[in-house]
Amino acid sequence: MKSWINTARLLIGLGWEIGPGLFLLYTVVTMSSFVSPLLFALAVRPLVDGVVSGEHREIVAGGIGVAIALTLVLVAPIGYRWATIRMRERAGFVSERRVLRLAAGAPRIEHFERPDFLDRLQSLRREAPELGDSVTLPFIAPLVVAQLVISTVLLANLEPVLALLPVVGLPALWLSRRAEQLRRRSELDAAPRRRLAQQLFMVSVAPSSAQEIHVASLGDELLREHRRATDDANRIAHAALFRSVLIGAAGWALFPIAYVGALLVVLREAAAGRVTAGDVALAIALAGAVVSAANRILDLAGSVLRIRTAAEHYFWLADQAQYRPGRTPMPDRLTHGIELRDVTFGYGRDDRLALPGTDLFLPAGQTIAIVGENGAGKSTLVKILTGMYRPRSGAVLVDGVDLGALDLTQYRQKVSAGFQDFVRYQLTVGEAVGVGGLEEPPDRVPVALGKAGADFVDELPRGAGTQLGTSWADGVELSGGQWQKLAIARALVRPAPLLMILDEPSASLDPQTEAALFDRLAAEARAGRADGRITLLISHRFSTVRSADLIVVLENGRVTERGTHAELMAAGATYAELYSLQAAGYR
Ligand SMILES: Nc1ncnc2c1ncn2[C@@H]1O[C@H](COP(=O)(O)OP(=O)(O)OP(=O)(O)O)[C@@H](O)[C@H]1O
Repeated sequence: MKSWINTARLLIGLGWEIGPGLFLLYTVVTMSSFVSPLLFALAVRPLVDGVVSGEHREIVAGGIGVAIALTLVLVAPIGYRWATIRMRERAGFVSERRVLRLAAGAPRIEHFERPDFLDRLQSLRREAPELGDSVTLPFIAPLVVAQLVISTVLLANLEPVLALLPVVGLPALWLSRRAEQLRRRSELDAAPRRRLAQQLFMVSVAPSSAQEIHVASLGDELLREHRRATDDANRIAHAALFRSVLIGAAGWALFPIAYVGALLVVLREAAAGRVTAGDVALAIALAGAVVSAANRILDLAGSVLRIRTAAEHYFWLADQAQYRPGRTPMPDRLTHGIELRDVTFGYGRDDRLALPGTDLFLPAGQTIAIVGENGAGKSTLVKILTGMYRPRSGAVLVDGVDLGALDLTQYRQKVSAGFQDFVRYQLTVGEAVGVGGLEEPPDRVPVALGKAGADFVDELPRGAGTQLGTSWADGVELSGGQWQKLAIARALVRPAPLLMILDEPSASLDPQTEAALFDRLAAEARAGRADGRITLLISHRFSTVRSADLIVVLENGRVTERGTHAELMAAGATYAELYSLQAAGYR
């Protein structure tokens, strides 16, 4: 029962978000189209009896009722069509926004690693428009049931056996439920193939992959894979659809038989003189109303089951993405530092551990560099430090407080990060830099651009107001290094972060540009030292990391060396070996 109430609340909430006025209008026109058959049936009896007996008052009352019912029958569909079109337009956006909130609004991202989450997300994206279409369901469903009950009671009044008429709906209802279960199972079965097709599509149309695809002539192969995936998905869906239509149709076949039977019963009564002509008209109209209400209930039952499926996906996703925020406020400054204590972590249900019990202390006020081979666990460490993932065991302590107990939103506002896999926001330059600035003062964008060494912005047609991205008519495309400088500026725009993370942010920059950038970042780190700001740098370039206060070497997720450049060189272990190798490469 609770889940039905939650589903009704979800639908009404969606309707309200679409727009209260439109929602109310849509509800009224939909309801009026549903009540008109009953109204017609009730008005037709006095009209017919009045005509037979020549009673004017009955003719007028019945005539007015029939006129209203017919007006509703004629006018309601016009309003219904108009309101439906407007609703669909807006409902699409609103449902999409809800899905987006689930996908992007969650404070952690660990659920994105799980195929079951992605499959449900995909299914919900497909079902979301239907959610929007069904916002009136919580009002319509009880109305139709009431119509069925009233019509049945009136029919039973005329002839008790007619009360059995709605019973034909029961097997049909059961069959339609079976049909929906089939459809729903096929949705989830087809979801992985659909997901593959979508990924192939996204890769094929992304400008960033165009070069690789064309040079290697991968287009045909991708197309073939796409076709295979969509064919598979269609095969699964169509087989289920065919069976579910057959099952549904078997239920529908019962209705005409029942209707004809009801008419015969009434006509027999009329022939025996036990009912009036008005009663016959009423019975014919009521039987029509009962059959139409039962049909509609079947239809609605299908919709209700589909909506329940969509709502179930929605609530499941919301549950997965949910987290209980810690209550401890984030301190304004760090005095001790951030510590990873025996942290273990692996992705998804993977048994391999990217962090197999890692201990690491990042002292407050220092610049720390992490080096290590590909796959050593550096980026994973960053994801744990930013609270994107929870450790399987162990703890992250921020000035001694477990990160899980801290208010994660406040914590994130004190974290600033630049990544190797940065986002290329197709906004104006100023917007693309200011997007993470927490309503930064306007002068922070040019200052951040300056610190990131993004001098090229002055040369752009409209400076910081230039639109980025080739999908816009006046959009400008940047080089990989230029995009990266904007991403670095974005990391620098946030005022006074306590943890500044730079995860290979300069991979697309040449060594000189990178060295100049790190001189500026070091100055920035010194400026934040009084607040205990930690600057964490991940880089494969040893020339860059050597000036850090502390260098940490990570191997297979474990810290194997730590110290200053001089200390690690003197130790003559992995760091010294790799540094010497790289230095020799530059000579
Ligand atoms: N999203 C993911 N899903 C599953 N496994 C992952 C994921 N990301 C990383 N891994 C695995 O975790 C391990 C550590 O990867 P991580 O990206 O942290 O290494 P890294 O040191 O940052 O490497 P690189 O220098 O190449 O960026 C690797 O074995 C990798 O295969």
